[in-house]
Amino acid sequence: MIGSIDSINSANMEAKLDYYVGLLVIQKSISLPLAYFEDAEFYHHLDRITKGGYGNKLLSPIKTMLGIIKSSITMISLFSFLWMIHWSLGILSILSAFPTLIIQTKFGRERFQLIRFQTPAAREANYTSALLTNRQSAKEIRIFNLGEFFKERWKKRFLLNSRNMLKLNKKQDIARILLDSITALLFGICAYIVVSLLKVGKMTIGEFISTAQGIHSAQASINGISTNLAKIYEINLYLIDLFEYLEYNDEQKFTKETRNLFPSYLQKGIFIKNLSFKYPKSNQLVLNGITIHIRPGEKVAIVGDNGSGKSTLVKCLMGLYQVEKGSVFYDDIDIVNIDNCDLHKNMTAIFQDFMKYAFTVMDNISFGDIHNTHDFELVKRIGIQTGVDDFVKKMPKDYDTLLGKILGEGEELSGGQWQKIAIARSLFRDSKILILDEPTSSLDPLKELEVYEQFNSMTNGKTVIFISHRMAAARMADKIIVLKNGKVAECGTHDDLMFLKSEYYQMYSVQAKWYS
Ligand SMILES: Nc1ncnc2c1ncn2[C@@H]1O[C@H](COP(=O)(O)OP(=O)(O)OP(=O)(O)O)[C@@H](O)[C@H]1O
Repeated sequence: MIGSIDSINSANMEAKLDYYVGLLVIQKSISLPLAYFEDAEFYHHLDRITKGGYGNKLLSPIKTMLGIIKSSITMISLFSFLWMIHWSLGILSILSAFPTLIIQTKFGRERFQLIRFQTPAAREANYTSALLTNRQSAKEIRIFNLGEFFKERWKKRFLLNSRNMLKLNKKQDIARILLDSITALLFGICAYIVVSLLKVGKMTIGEFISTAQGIHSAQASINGISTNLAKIYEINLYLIDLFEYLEYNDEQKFTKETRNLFPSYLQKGIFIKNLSFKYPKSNQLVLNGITIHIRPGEKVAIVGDNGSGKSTLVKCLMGLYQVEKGSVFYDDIDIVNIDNCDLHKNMTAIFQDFMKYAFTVMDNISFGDIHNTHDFELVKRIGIQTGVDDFVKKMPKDYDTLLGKILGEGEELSGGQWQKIAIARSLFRDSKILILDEPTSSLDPLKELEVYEQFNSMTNGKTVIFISHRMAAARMADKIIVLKNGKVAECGTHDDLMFLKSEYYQMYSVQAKWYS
C-alpha cells in the first residue's frame, strides 16, 4: 500500500515540477535579450536542459537521498552484527563500496560530458529530421530531390551519437562485471573466515547461515549506497546546467536615478550618435559611426545595398541589441536608461521575416496590442484601411477564420496577403514610432503605392522609419538615409540626393530604367 501511495505521490510531484520548472525556463527565455538568440551555444544549452523532463531530474536526488538513508540503516545494523561475529567480516563487507563509488562517479561524469559534446550533432539530427517532416521545407525537398540526401545526413549524425553512447554503456557494463568480481572475491574471503570459525566450533550452523546472508545483504546495501551517491553526483551536473540557464542575465540594470520611461511626448526626436555595432561573437563592425537625427513625426526611408546594415540599425533603434559604441537618444534620454517594456510599448515594427501565426485573422491582427485583443471594431477598421478586409470578407468565418494548416483546416494566404496582415498588426497598436523593414516586398507595385499612401494618412503625426529597396517608395519620405558598408553615405530629401548625383541617384536611375 505504501509503495502505491509513494508512486502516486512521486508522479504527482514530478508533474508539478515539470510544470513549474518548465514555466521558469519559458519565463527566462521570454526575458532574455535578443543577443542570446544569435548564439548557437545558447540553443545547445536550451536543448540539453529541456531533454528528459525536469520533474524526474529534480526529484531524483531527493528519492536517491532517501534510498541512501534507508540503505545506511540496514548497513549499520548488518555491520554491527558482522562485527560482533568477527571484526574482519564487517571491514571486508564494506570494502567493495569504494571501487563502486569511484567507477560509477567516473561513468556519470563521462555520460554527462558525452551528452554535452553530442548536443550539436543531436540538434543537427533533429533539425534535419524536422526538415524532412515539416510543411515549409516539403516543397524544396521535393523539387531539389533533397530527401535522400537529408535522410543520409540524419542517419550519420544519429548513428554516430548512438554508437558513442553504446560504447560508453559497454565500458560501464565491463566495469560493472569487474565490480561484481571484486564483490564476489570479498564475499569469498568472508566465506573462508566464516567456514574457519565454523570448523573450530566458534559458530553454530544457524549462525553460519545468518552470517552468510548478512555479508551478502551488507555488500548489497553498501554497493547501493555507492551507486546512489554516484547518481546524485551525475544528476547534480545536469542540475547545475539547468540553474546556469536560469541564471542567465536578463535584466536591464537600472539605478533609481537612471531608470526612465519613454518620453510621453517626443519633442526633439531620435538622436543616433556615433553608433557602432558588432554582432555577438563577430569581429566585423556592421554599423560604423552612424550619426542621424530623426524629427518627431518625420517619415524616414533607409535604403542601401544588401548587407549594408539597414535592419541592424533599426534593431538597435528598438533596443533589441546593446550597442558597441555611441548611443541612441529619445529626446534627451539614452536608450540604455529606458525601461525595455515601456520602450516597446511606444513603438511597433514589422520585420522582413514577420510571423505568420497559425491562429485566426482576428488574432493575427490584434496581437499588435495584446491589451486590446477583443476590439473587433478596431480590427475591422484597420483591416479595411490595409486591404485585409477585401480578402477576409470572402472567407467562411470572416475575421474568425483560422489561417494556415498547422492547427486545423485553415485558409491559406498568399505572400502578399500575409504581408498585409502583418502591416495591419503593426498599425493596430497606437504607437508613436512605426518601424517597417521592407513591409511591401511581396506586394504588387500598384498595391505597394496604395499601401504607402495609406501609411501616410494613417500615420499622420507618427514617426515612421521604413527600409525599402524600392526607390519609388523611398521617394515619398521626408528624409532618405543611404547606408553603405555600415556608414551613412548620404542623407537628405529625394531632391537633395538626386542633385548630388551619387549613390541614391544611381539606385533611383537604375530602377527608373526598369519601368521606362
Ligand atoms: N544575427 C546576425 N549575426 C551576425 N551577423 C549578422 C546577423 N544579422 C546580420 N548580420 C550581418 O550584418 C550585416 C548587415 O546585415 P543587415 O541585415 O543589417 O543588412 P541589410 O542592409 O538589412 O540587408 P538586406 O537589404 O539584405 O536586408 C550583414 O553582413 C550580415 O551578414
